[in-house]
Amino acid sequence: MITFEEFSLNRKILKAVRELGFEEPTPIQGEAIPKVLEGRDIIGLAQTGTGKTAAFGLPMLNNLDPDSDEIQGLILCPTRELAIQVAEELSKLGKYVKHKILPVYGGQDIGRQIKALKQRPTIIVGTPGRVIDHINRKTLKLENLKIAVLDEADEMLDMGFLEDIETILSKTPADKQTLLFSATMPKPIEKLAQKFLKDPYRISVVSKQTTAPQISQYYIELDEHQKFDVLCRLLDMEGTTSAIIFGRTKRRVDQLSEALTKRGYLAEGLHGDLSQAQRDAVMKKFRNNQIEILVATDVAARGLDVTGVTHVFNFDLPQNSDSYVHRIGRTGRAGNIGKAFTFVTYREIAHLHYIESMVKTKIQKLPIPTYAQAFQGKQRLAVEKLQGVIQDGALNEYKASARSLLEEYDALSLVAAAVKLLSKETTNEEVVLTPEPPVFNKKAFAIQKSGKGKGKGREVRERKRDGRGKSKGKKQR
Ligand SMILES: Nc1ncnc2c1ncn2[C@@H]1O[C@H](COP(=O)(O)OP(=O)(O)OP(=O)(O)O)[C@@H](O)[C@H]1O
Ligand SMILES: [Mg+2]
Repeated sequence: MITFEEFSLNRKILKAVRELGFEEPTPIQGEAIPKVLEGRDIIGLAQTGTGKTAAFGLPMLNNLDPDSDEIQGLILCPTRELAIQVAEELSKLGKYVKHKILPVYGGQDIGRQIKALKQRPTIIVGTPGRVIDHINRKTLKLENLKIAVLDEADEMLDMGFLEDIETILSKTPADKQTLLFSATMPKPIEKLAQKFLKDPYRISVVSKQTTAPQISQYYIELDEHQKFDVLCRLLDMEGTTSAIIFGRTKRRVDQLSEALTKRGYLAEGLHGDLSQAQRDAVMKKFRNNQIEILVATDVAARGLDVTGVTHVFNFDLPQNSDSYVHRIGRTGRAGNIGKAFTFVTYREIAHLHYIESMVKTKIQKLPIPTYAQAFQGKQRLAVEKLQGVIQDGALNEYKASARSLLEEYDALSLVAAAVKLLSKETTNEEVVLTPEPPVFNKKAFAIQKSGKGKGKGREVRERKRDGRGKSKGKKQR
């Protein structure tokens, strides 16, 4: 087993790593850190939640000069939330080194960013659009860049950021080091790599299955109009306190978060039409456990690392297998276990099996939970709560009340009342959800029928046909 101490990382960085409680490097860290420290270009592929951020972050913090007046490191991320998170993770890892790390993303006041850029940050974490904006304004100069990282490189391509990335990298020195990381590397990534990387060292610690192994995966076949009730039943049965629910469209996300709120769940939505202040507020509440459910479009599918997320629900089936891998990867992170439930309407079954074959993982079929099962599930959770309280003891102060209640009522009624009180209450408020059309994919259907369907190339072609994976027309989430 390797340890962090075996890498030639400086003391200050090792101290922060220890304080963060990282006991040993993850496999991608074990392979990537020495190579990045050596100065190699890297293509790093590893499952969701396995510490890719530190895999590039630690050697970057180590090799770049914190006393420089220039931007030395640039990390590009597909979404604003991810840029903020990566900047925070690097700040924690670099707590004892003096790097100035600045997130730069769209939706944030540009004047404030310009001011912050004047403070001479050494590492920038940004979304491509806003970085270009600053390059054009000449408020961000990359002439002395030493390391460029493309986090979630495939997603940035898929979102139509290829030209932006090309523009940005054309402003950087040719002899810089370039690192490319993701949990999925579809074919078009090769072209990008050939263009921008020099003799890259390839690391793939992904086993046969692309999904993280600690996630139990289930699917439920149902009618579109059954989805909401089934979701509520599952939430109750599972006693979910931190979950992400993915919906296909912004309208879906709005309606679903509103519907869940009406039924008594602490839920809020996240998508690209909200203001940045709203997006920040929602993420903050979710990270602080002030809301129990984050309802989101694919804007939250990539990279987001929120501790304690136990469940992911695909309320709508994802468009492709890579989206599936990343969405469910919001749980089961850093060695924790997680559960993922995917709703599939009858016309989408072929697509689900196609995804299953692409990710090389068995997704287990579950029957629709009945109302009675949900009711029992809620009660079971209430009973577990009661048992926990009894185990914790310290009940003496309550025993006088208990005695006087027992004089008036029988024990059975009293305990039943306690269970009822502790069972999650949900209302039956009327909710409105506009139905989404099924994901129908001719290619997936045809492949499924012919019994073929192995290999990633197929899906890539199919995505192009869908008009995705092109460089023009940025994806809206
Ligand atoms: N060596 C380690 N030991 C324990 N925890 C770690 C270690 N390295 C990273 N972590 C923690 O694991 C979590 C996941 O890390 P990270 O977000 O970098 O994963 P990722 O591989 O980038 O996932 P994704 O593909 O979803 O972006 C973070 O909370 C991080 O702090
Ligand atoms: Mg990541």
